[in-house]
Amino acid sequence: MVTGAPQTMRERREELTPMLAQYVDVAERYDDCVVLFRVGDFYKAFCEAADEVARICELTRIEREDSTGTYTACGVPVDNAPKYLRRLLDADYRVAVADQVEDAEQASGLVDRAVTQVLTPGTVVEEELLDEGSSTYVACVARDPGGGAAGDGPDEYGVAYVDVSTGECAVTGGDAAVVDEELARVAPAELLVGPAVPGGVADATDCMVTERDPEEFAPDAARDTLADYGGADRFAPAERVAAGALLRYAEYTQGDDGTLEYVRRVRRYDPRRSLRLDATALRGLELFENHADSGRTLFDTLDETRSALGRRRLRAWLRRPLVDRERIAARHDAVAAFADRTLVREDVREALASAYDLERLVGRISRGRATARDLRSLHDTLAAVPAMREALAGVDALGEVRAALDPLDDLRSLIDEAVVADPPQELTDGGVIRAGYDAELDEIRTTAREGREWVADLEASERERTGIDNLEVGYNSVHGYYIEVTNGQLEKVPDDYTRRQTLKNSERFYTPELKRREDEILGAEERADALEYDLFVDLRDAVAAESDRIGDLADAVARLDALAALATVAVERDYTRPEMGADGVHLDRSRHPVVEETAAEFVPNDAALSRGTVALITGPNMSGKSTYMRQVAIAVVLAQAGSFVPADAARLPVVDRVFTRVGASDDIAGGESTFMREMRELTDVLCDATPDSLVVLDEVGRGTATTDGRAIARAAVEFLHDESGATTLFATHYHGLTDLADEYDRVVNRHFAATERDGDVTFLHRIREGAAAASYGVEVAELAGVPDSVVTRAHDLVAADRDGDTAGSAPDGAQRTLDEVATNGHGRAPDAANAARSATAASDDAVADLLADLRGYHLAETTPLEALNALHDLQRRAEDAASDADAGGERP
Ligand SMILES: Nc1ncnc2c1ncn2[C@@H]1O[C@H](COP(=O)(O)OP(=O)(O)OP(=O)(O)O)[C@@H](O)[C@H]1O
Repeated sequence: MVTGAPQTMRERREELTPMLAQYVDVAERYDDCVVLFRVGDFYKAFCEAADEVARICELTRIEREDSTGTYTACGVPVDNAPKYLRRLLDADYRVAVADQVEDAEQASGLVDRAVTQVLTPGTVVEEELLDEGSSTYVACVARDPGGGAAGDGPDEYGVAYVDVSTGECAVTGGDAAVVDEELARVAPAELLVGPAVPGGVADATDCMVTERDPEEFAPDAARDTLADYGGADRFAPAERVAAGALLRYAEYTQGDDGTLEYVRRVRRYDPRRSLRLDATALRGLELFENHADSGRTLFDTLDETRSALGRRRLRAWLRRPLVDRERIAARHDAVAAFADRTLVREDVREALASAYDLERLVGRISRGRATARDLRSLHDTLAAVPAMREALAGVDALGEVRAALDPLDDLRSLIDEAVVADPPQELTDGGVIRAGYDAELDEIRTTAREGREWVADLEASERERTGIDNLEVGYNSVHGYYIEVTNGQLEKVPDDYTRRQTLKNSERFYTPELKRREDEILGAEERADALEYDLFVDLRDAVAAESDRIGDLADAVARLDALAALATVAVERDYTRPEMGADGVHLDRSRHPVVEETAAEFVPNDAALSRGTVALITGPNMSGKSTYMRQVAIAVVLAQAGSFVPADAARLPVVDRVFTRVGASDDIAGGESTFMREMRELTDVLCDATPDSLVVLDEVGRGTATTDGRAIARAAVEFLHDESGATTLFATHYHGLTDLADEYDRVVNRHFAATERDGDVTFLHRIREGAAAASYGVEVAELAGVPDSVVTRAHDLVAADRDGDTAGSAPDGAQRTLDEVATNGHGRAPDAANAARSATAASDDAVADLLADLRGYHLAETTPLEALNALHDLQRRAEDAASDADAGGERP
């Protein structure tokens, strides 16, 4: 077994050396972990675990032999541990780190060891293992313990998540769709799934799933756990179980005496109080991930923050845009205030650049892991706060955040008085606490200093007393202080000298007084180090007691940074403040914020969609349909997140949800066919969109046969118009759909045009009224380098297929225009080409008729004679069709 205690050792338990027995003890208690056991400068793994650690970390194994047998061992160097821990976590292992918890030199016999932390992908707290600009969450999904097995009620599930490094913890409840959405938004690194949660409910995430004992999901156990975190009464049953089991697990990852005191409270939230974005929307709009290899995301484009706090906050704002108009307006006011004041913005951003990650500092301080350097970082951050406040003075719209920027002067001066400006990394070697902070420490230090001064003077006084003019006083860590006399001078050595060490050319001595002074100095230094450590721990506890106030300050700094970043983007990239609460989406010269960064020349486009409009967007491949639809949806998301939008003017609604089915989600089909996936996403849209929603659909139905796809697309448009009432952008290559605009008053046609000359297509990327004339799919294939013969054949087939695609649906002439482009544009003789195409079309139709009739025969009810007649008839029609095609003739 790679995790837990090795079988061979368990079998020989009684015979093992005390140290290995201790290892087996630990490994049995943490049996779902790879145990790394501190021995000297290494964290060791043994037996099968050693093989695995060696493989993953690319370390060598050794055979370790003792009286009980030979065991494989592998050591992870303590100094470099984070690098190797990362590899183990990436391989989806949990790692229990058993450290020496007493000084090896002081230990009588076996050194005491305890698990000081359990590292898992979702609960790591080591700075080196965390991404500073994003949160690392472990989440938990649990089911209402009292709920029926079949139910999927509104409060059926609870979803909780915690960031163990900062103590941020929240819980919500809802149906399976809420679970999906929340998991997509939270994007946990690890997930606990409670009993009776059906497979598939937690599909929105592909993170590591951790099994826990079902008893930890029992209502009573959850209630007990939550008693330490502000109680359980506020929560629905499923929420309680999710939060309780989650915190229990988080406690477990803190090791043998782990606490999570700094999880100040479990926040309960309502997902409906933010703009709902499901996994498909987050992906489709490329908010945080981009499917192109080197692609930038929307978040990358907006991220002008200066601190890790601000970066995480901006991410959170984008993940959960607002729906409350007042709060949206307050953010816009604040962004506007910053945007209008260049100097204020620059001063604030400069001060923010020296802000350390307060949230994670508080976490470390509260967990008792903070070093003296951490406290100095806290001090330096607090010292930057007055500059932020000063810069914001008099700016009304930023008054609220300014008021929350409490510089915590008491804490800052406490730290400053206690800790030296540039403390060492280690806490146990002294040099941390400032002179003047503690009288006892000062006294001990004085004793040590006086002793050292006495020793420093000794050389001169002893030379004088003994007449040995090359006598030297020195110190080494093994023998302590000594007086060194060269061999030639030994006869002058006085009686009170005792020999300490003999060297080649000299002897070393000490005197009773030197020995006394040495004991005094060393004793004082040791006591000073111990006292410094105690003083530091007291100081750290005192700071930890203020973690609420530091947390509030962290919140204010995070907001400030996110607002300043949005303002910076707005100014530098010419975004405009949206007017909110409009009846529909109205954008003048809007741009796609990410594409405009990379496109050589981005063509801005307008959008004018009154509430409930379904805009059918047609146009050639590559003409900019997806980009346009995304940019409209992104403008809505940005505005509700509090940002300005990339447009010359914007009047936008406050929407409840943004639904997308755009482009690149096919590759994430995970076990389902692309078409099945597409239909599931369409189902979500059709079932859940409301008149307050914005829907963006790209080529619905393309994943199946044309006839079915076209029918599904048409039915979906009709449903969105009649039933959902959502404002919709619907891109399609089924030109026949565009006649819907004649039938339905809120369906409008828009198209992207292209110009075509001598076979070269130029995309204008400009949206226009009305429906498109052509798809230019074959021309795009040609541009992409598809071989000439295939392109020519494709042109022929397009033409042949014309009637099939448009029959009964498109009196719009779209395909006729395409025919013209296909033939005239390529300079072929129109008559011959048309004849060839219609011949193929004719024979195809005849064959289709033949097949239809063939399928229609009921053989069980047919006599042999009837069958023979039918066969004769079919054969005759087949011959007719063949001769028509050969002659390039007319359809019969
Ligand atoms: N307004 C614009 N200005 C400049 N370039 C643009 C604009 N819109 C799109 N583009 C560029 O054109 C390319 C094609 O855009 P997009 O994917 O939106 O086309 P599409 O019509 O959806 O194509 P398809 O129908 O093949 O999916 C993109 O790579 C993009 O960079």
